[in-house]
Amino acid sequence: MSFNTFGHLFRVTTWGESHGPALGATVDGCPPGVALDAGMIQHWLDRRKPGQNRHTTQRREPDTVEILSGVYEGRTTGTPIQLMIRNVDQRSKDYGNILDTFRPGHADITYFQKYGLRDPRGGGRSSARETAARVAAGAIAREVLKTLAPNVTITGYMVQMGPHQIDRSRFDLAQIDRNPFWVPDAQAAEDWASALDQIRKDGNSVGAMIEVVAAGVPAGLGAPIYAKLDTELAAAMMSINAVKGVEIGAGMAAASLTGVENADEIEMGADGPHYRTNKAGGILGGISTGQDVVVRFAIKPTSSIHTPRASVTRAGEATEVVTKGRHDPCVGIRAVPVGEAMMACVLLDQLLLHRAQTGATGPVAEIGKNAPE
Ligand SMILES: C=C(O[C@@H]1CC(C(=O)O)=C[C@@H](OP(=O)(O)O)[C@H]1O)C(=O)O
Repeated sequence: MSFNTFGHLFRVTTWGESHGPALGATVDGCPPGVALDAGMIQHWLDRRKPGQNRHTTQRREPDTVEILSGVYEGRTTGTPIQLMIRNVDQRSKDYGNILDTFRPGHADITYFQKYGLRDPRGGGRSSARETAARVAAGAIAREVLKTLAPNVTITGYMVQMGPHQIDRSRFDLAQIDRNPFWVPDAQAAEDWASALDQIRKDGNSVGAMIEVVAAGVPAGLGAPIYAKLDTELAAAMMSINAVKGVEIGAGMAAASLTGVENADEIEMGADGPHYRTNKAGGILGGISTGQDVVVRFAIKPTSSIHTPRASVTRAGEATEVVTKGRHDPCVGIRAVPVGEAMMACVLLDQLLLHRAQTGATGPVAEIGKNAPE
């Protein structure tokens, strides 16, 4: 059990608090010889960083990453890679009024119950700011994946903000980089902008659903029963602060399908088996099928809101909490690059495990080619 570490062979430890001097990730087990520089990591951090438009927190953090170890002359050396991001725009006085009380819906109360003390500034370790470290680690995973599984592409987007869902008949991936919501539906982007403006003006917040799709994943990643690829992905996504639900493929909706509807029929294509549908989300028996791996996760509404909520003090007296400061009216928006990063870390870790166990980086038995009798 490691409290701040995830992964088996590609192991990521994140550290740091929202208002401390810095935060970062220690990446251990990264294969040697992979081209890496700070710019490659910065590219992904720039997609997550706060303050980029009116729909996110106005805290201004450049999220500039420094590589302190594990890279020599532009290549990974196989030793731990230490990544550091300095915090530069902390405003800890905003948190003066929650020193002695707890925001409803927030980790404030459980951190205090468990440890007897907490760093309340910016939520400390429970802050969404911790996700910067994950994105930095995910950027390294992506560079390694380019060398070991070059066909893998990972794409995340929002499919729901509060009650507003995208219209899949308008689904257009080209829209993702054209709106602040990473939403593949131009009409939804417009509608959501005004809805979120109203939520913010009301001193309120909303939740979100993010979908992350990994294409080009070879068949064979993952393992049965206790080491299912589904389990690993669910744990990775659930570990993101504010995530309250994860599903793979048809997910919760599978409960209402019949066996006929759920069976992803198989036919032979020129390059191997093709599936007519993807209810399985690219995973059967805990092992990737070669189809798109599809994960969705639900992010709760930001608990730091400007509307008074009933709470208690440490002494147990009734009080009311109004959160001050700069907050995301929908923290789910910035979770899109985070979900992508977690997908990259899990897929690389699973690829390394598959290689360690079987010696292969792809399927051992190829249907229609070398499948053993
Ligand atoms: C800074 C980031 O997000 C922060 C996440 C956060 C929270 O409570 O989760 C609260 C806010 O921090 P602060 O109160 O210090 O302004 C956000 O700005 C970030 O993600 O980089």
